[in-house]
Amino acid sequence: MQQMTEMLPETDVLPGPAGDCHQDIISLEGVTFSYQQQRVITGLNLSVRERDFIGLIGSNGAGKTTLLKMIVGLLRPESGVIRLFGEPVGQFKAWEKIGYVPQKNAFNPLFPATVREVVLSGLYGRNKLFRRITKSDHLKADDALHAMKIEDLADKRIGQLSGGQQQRAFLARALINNPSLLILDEPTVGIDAETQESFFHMIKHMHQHHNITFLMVSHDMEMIRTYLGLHQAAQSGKLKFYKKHSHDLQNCAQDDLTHSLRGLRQEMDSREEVVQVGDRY
Ligand SMILES: Nc1ncnc2c1ncn2[C@@H]1O[C@H](COP(=O)(O)OP(=O)(O)OP(=O)(O)O)[C@@H](O)[C@H]1O
Repeated sequence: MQQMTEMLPETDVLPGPAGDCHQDIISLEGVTFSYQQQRVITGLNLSVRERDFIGLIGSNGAGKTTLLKMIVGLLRPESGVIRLFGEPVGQFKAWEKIGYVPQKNAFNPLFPATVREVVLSGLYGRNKLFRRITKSDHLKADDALHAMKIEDLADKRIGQLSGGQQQRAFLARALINNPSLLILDEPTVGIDAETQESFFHMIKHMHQHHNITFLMVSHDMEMIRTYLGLHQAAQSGKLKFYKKHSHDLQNCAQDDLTHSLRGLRQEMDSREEVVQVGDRY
């Protein structure tokens, strides 16, 4: 495969198209971060617009997870500003707008949570750990489970699922709040090639047909470039950014287009290609 560094422009900014009416979902201005004496990210500028799909690639230790942790407010930059949906991350409260799928975790088969409980936990948010689960919560979980075609696994222990099924459960958990932004941290590590392809097919569909912005860390350059069709790369230090805007939904006049879990569920149901992909799990 061609060396990616040869292709990357000397910039660390990902501007939106001229005249783009879509809002900034994530913006970083001059963000620098160090662990003790080790500088990991230096003066990073980044603009992720509504309906962008950003692929983030970098060698081990490049700072990918550190960047995601800063974006979701778990780490504070040494300098610079991070905004989510236009608000400084320290003041941001609408966390339900953001779905997060972590790196694959190997669950002990005896881990006590069921798939439904894992999916419902996506509703709890940062300050609502002990909220009562209502009937409407269960309906949202039903929609998320159905959209990911794992409703038949709802009562199984998460640790007893295959890697691909677990990833679907985590995607359902991330989707239960109807997020505007999905952040995926190497979502297919340790998953076989066929299941990876199904997973990417599903998120590609979600990006093309629904108003969801993606930021995804991946090691899979082939998937990023050929399959997802990301391009217009930029680079900052060892971090490399690939990008695509969702053209299906580019017309701003269509901004009221269905953006709901139920809409996604219906759309998934009506598309044979996606049904076939689901059947492969
Ligand atoms: N909590 C920590 N304390 C000190 N150094 C850390 C800490 N977490 C990460 N680092 C260091 O910061 C650098 C970036 O780490 P990070 O986890 O962000 O990289 P990454 O690009 O996600 O790597 P990988 O592909 O291996 O997951 C590495 O050199 C790592 O050793």
